[in-house]
Amino acid sequence: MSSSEKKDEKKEDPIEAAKRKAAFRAVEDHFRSDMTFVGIGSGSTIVYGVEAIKEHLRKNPPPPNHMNWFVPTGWNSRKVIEEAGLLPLGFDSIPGDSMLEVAFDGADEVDEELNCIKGGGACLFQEKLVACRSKKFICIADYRKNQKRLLTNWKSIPIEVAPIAHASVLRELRILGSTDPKLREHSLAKTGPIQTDQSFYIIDAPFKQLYTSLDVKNGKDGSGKDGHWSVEALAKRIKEINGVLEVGLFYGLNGDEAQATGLKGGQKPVAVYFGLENGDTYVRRAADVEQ
Ligand SMILES: O=C[C@H](O)[C@H](O)[C@H](O)COP(=O)(O)O
Repeated sequence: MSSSEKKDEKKEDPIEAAKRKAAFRAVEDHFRSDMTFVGIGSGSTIVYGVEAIKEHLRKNPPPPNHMNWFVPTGWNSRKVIEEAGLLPLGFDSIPGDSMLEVAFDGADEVDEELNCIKGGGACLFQEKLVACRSKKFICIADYRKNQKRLLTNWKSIPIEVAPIAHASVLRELRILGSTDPKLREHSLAKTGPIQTDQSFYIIDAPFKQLYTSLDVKNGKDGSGKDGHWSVEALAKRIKEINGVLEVGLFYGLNGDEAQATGLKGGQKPVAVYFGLENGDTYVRRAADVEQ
């Protein structure tokens, strides 16, 4: 089979087609050629986001002497930026108080309040840095990721931990009610724990389905008693464990809400673009979420 046939076969895959459709619509709605700093997430979906940005810049070149800088969320995302011929800028090189105008990224699962699980590809720490440094964080996903509550289809929370602390973090997670948390290991060629871009480890911690803040408002407990947690309560509790660098739950304020309260960025997306099985796109915006 020739490489172009292989490409065509990939295009026909409904999941890949859904990711691509969502990515192109998200970029059309939120990217402009005159933006200076743009965040680029990690994973298989964001590759289509970068393709869409490249296409947009081809059709709408930036103003004369204007540079578009793309801030990666790890090694892999930097490679995707470079391979597209775009200019990467390390997170620690963003000047002064400058904010990114927008950041695009994928997600492993999204609930009805736009809380997300991220880190399936081990990149959650830098992804959260970039999301919180962005005026708008936009998520792109396919229909499998769209769920009422987190931990429905995606079964565990990725947590980045210091290698020396991994055993004690595993113990604490069991105390919090995680059923069989595991250190993520290489699957085939190499044995041992995988290492993140920070040379840390990833623990995948399964919990019962997580309540949203609306569930809590409607009387669900969510404090972890009897093992039922809300997204916010569990994220905060895990972050308190010694040795945890970051937890792959993106929750709380989004960029618009954060700026309205005088803060700069938030970790929750302002909109999530889901590519659907029928070729359409469904957009869930923060403004549509029931309070
Ligand atoms: O660590 C990886 C990131 O959080 C990804 O954005 C997430 O896992 C979604 O990846 P994909 O687009 O491959 O489903």
